[in-house]
Amino acid sequence: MSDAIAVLNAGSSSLKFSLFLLRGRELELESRGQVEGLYTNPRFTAKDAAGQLKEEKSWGQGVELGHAGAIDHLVAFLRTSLQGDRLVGVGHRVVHGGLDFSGPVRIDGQVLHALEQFVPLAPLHQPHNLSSIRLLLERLPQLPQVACFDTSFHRSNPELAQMFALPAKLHEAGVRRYGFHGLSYEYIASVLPEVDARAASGRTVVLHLGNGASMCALQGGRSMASTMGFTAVDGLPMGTRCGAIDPGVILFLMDQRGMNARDIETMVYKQSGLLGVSGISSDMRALLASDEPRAGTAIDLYVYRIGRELGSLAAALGGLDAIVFTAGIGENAGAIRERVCAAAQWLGVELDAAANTRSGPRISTAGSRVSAWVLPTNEELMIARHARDLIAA
Ligand SMILES: Nc1ncnc2c1ncn2[C@@H]1O[C@H](COP(=O)(O)OP(=O)(O)O)[C@@H](O)[C@H]1O
Ligand SMILES: CC(=O)OP(=O)(O)O
Ligand SMILES: [Mg+2]
Repeated sequence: MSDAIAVLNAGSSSLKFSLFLLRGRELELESRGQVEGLYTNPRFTAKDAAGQLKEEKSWGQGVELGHAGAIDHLVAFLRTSLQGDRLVGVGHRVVHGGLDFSGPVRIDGQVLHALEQFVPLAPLHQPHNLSSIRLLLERLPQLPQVACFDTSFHRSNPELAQMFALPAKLHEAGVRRYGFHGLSYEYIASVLPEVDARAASGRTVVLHLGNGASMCALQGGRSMASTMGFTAVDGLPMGTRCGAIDPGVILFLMDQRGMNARDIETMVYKQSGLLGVSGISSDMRALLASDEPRAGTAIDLYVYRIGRELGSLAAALGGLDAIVFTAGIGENAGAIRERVCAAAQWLGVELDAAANTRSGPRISTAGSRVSAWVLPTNEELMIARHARDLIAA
């Protein structure tokens, strides 16, 4: 019988999990997996530490299983997986931690209440992050739970990188650029020293391209700037989110189209991005497989905007030593990486096409001034490390 830590990571299109056994301070992976395509084509897969498939299930194209259906399935799976092991804690990804949560915390009723105020700032994530916490608090009140935030890693951003040019009082009130995907960037920063010492100590832009997508400028492994802002709708176009738009568009929609805040929220979070532009799908796999011109336009815009943001983040760093691709699209879509690297040639990125086809890890040529990498992210391991440390304390 071993002590175990479970990790839940609710993304916008997926619910990921990992189960670790504690061997002293070491975290030994027992199983990991996800229910992906929650609102498009739900599919559950669980693998053991060696990557062997343990269990899978598909619900079918067009089925909306949603986060609630996924959590029920996962709780049942974890219960059988645990068998004789003792669950000593659960770590959760919580997308928004606002100004106050600059690091992981043990969750109690008060913390949960404080985190509820951020639900309107992360409507695709925060409600789902908190509902699994609430469920466990009700069913297993003695079980330690730890919240780890997407925003915390970016609290190191210089003041200017956090500011909007709005009246100063709003900044003091917390209306500022927070940035997200911080657990993913923190994980990548933690492995960079073993992969590329120059990238680890120098200027690296990490491209987290999943259903949600953002980019982060790292200087010596610390976050200096990112593309997301006050909310996770800012920055790059994503599966269903529009990314950065002129705030004048919002005023136009309210004044001239009679839309209210909820209508606009639905539009910018759920009907835009790859889905909105293509009219076909939010899933990059479907767009890459399609020969519809609108699928091509959505991909063109996606790549164009990544290229522009890369220039912007390189400017924030005063130069560029490395780029790293990660998350669902970044790890799996070689065609997108190829196009992004072509757009980044002027910055000194020279792609090794064969290495890119093999998914790296290094995908730049030996002579490339800027190195390019594909590194699988592991938000769950990052969360497990934080949860272990807080539970031990
Ligand atoms: N083989 C692949 N080729 C292209 N895109 C892929 C592939 N596998 C996954 N993806 C993309 O990755 C996205 C999911 O990324 P992920 O990081 O798991 O999302 P999230 O955590 O935001 O829910 C999917 O929407 C899909 O478009
Ligand atoms: C913050 C965010 O967009 O997360 P995800 O990519 O997991 O949806
Ligand atoms: Mg994600």
